[in-house]
Amino acid sequence: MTPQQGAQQTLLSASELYCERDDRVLFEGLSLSISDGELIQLAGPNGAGKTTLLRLLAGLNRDFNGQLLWHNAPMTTVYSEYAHHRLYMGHLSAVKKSLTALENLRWLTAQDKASEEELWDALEQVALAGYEHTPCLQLSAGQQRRVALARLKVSKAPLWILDEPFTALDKDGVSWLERELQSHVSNGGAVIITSHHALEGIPGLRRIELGGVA
Ligand SMILES: Nc1ncnc2c1ncn2[C@@H]1O[C@H](COP(=O)(O)OP(=O)(O)OP(=O)(O)O)[C@@H](O)[C@H]1O
Repeated sequence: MTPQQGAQQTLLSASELYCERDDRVLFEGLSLSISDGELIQLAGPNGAGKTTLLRLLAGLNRDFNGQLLWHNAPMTTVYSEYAHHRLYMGHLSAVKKSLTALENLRWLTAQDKASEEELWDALEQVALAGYEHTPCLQLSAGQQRRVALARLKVSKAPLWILDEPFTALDKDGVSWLERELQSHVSNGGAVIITSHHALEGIPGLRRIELGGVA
């Protein structure tokens, strides 16, 4: 994954999205596109529809109207390819508490076919060296978040779709994740993120505000 010299390439585009839940319109006429080297931050109050939109963009929820294209092809026709090229992390850490940190990371990155060395290295980079064989139920909330975030060091997906990834992280964890986001877009990746955290200073950052209660 190297940045294109000159022209950017549109990875994902959405046009005229309409979505309602419980008879309430969350968004309508919503269009956006993201290219390599860009980071989109979805903002808005609680209940505005940020998680809902992320799940639509990740192809995990088809209960909407509008069009999603991955590399200019309808997402439904290229979904299996898309699923290998986007990394989705929900707002819960999604680690299995009975499994160790290493087992969780192995499971979360199964499609990346990472070596054991890469997995150990990723855990070290999120400051979990020495916790590889610790069951996640014995880790703090922030450490469990770090296990989930270690995926970012292993994945080769160009598009990251991240729902509140800063949750439970301490100051060092926040700085680490900011650097990872910056590094990913600088290396030609793209990120769509929901976060109440300020993300100033990342090149290619755009903010999209969702409306809130109608
Ligand atoms: N599965 C569902 N069934 C019915 N309504 C839902 C469902 N999921 C979400 N909603 C409704 O959709 C609205 C948007 O929820 P969503 O989680 O997308 O908001 P959000 O902007 O991510 O909020 P927050 O900042 O609190 O995480 C909420 O009002 C919620 O009640």
